[in-house]
Amino acid sequence: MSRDQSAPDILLVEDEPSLAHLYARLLGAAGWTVATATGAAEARRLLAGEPRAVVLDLNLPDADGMELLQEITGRRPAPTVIVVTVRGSIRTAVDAMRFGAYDFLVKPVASERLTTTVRNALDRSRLIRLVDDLTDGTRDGLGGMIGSAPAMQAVYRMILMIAQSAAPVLITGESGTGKELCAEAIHRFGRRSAAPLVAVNCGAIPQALAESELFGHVRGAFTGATADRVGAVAQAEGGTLFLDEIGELEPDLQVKLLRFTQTMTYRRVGDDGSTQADIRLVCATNRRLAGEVAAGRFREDLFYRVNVLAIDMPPLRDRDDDVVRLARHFLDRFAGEEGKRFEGLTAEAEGLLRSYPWPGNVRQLQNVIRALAVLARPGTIDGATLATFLHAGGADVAAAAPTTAAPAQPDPRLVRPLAELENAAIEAALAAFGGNVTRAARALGIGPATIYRKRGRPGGVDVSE
Ligand SMILES: Nc1ncnc2c1ncn2[C@@H]1O[C@H](COP(=O)(O)OP(=O)(O)OP(=O)(O)O)[C@@H](O)[C@H]1O
Repeated sequence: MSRDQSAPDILLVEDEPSLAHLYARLLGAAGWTVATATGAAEARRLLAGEPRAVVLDLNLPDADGMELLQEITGRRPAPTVIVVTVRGSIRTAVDAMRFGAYDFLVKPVASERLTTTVRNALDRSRLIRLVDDLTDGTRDGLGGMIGSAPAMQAVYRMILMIAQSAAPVLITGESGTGKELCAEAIHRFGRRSAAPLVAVNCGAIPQALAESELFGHVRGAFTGATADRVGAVAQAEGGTLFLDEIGELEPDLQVKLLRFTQTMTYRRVGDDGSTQADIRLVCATNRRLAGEVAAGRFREDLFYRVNVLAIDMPPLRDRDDDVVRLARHFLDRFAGEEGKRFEGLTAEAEGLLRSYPWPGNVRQLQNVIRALAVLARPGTIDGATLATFLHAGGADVAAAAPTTAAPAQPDPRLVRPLAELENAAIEAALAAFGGNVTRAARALGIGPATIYRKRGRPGGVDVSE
């Protein structure tokens, strides 16, 4: 779509004439053309000129700023909107982001912050046009992600749209849906891709060490701190900090993270001074974080801080034929690693892949195909063979298995001790449910206590995390 060459780059909507004049002068000095409106009526008229970005003060004399925002973000093509709010109205800013605003500025606006934010917004509007041209709904992957289902096209579009923004992202989705891959793609397609992406699994670090893991410590800060330690925030400087399983953070660390997101400064453990950080925050959770807030386990203010831009990874069972595409991909890869050759999957096996609910999503599929590549006889994978491996992975496939499947040919070389199969089943179930013993036990049809008991057995599964 060609834009009118005389169209302004930026529409500035600001009811205070002196401020409007000041902002317009700053933006003009940075090389952009600016149209100025002091109210909603004038803004609506000037929008016809198709500006690429709008700087919108939400406090307008003649209209509700939030309504005008929705009108603007509903336009096609939609300009990128930056809202201006007053200090202390962070909630309004968050609402504005939900209605499609790209970023927000808090009054009084520093000149450098204004020009940087507008530059980012214009970059984004250029990118959106590029993405609209590129994503015609037929991408078969993005970054490390494979899949072309409509649910994944929406994910790819979202990643490309938000990659250029500086705002925090919350990636939600069941365990194994690819949240970490999504974070990698956001980093890779963003402006920080030359700097590091540092991932921290908040559920896996012992709480006593969590603060030091994130923010670092100075020598002598606590017993055992024999040297300075660089934390994840410092390692990610200029790049992206990915906090996985953010819902697992203990309350006192939630407070520290909140402070960090508010000021972008942090204090190393044992250090008196604070350090300024320049990172983009991307968080992920497989819990319903809003539910955790309601239950009082996750701070509401932190929730709003991290949940500015949101991407929901669809479960594998909602991705149409991607399950077959992914299975073929994993089979090629793991067969190659094993030096084996498989002819592919029968129609029956593909049918089973489609009908199985995949509670552990792509990770579970990957584990099943890896086991299959290691243990199954080379040739074509039929439904019965696949069903055997789904079963060994701790899943009940009785309901999903095609009734026409022929019984598997028993192969003496594949017979393994029962205890070993049991361990493998428990391990696979724990992996599929992100270490959640209760859910793993339910899927296995046993009580959680049984999983804990097996732990004591020599060679048993370790569920001590
Ligand atoms: N679309 C995909 N294409 C290829 N591989 C994928 C895809 N999605 C996930 N995977 C693979 O599946 C595994 C699990 O993905 P990932 O760790 O990103 O999931 P997750 O949602 O972060 O899981 P958890 O919630 O348990 O942390 C990884 O090995 C990843 O490479």
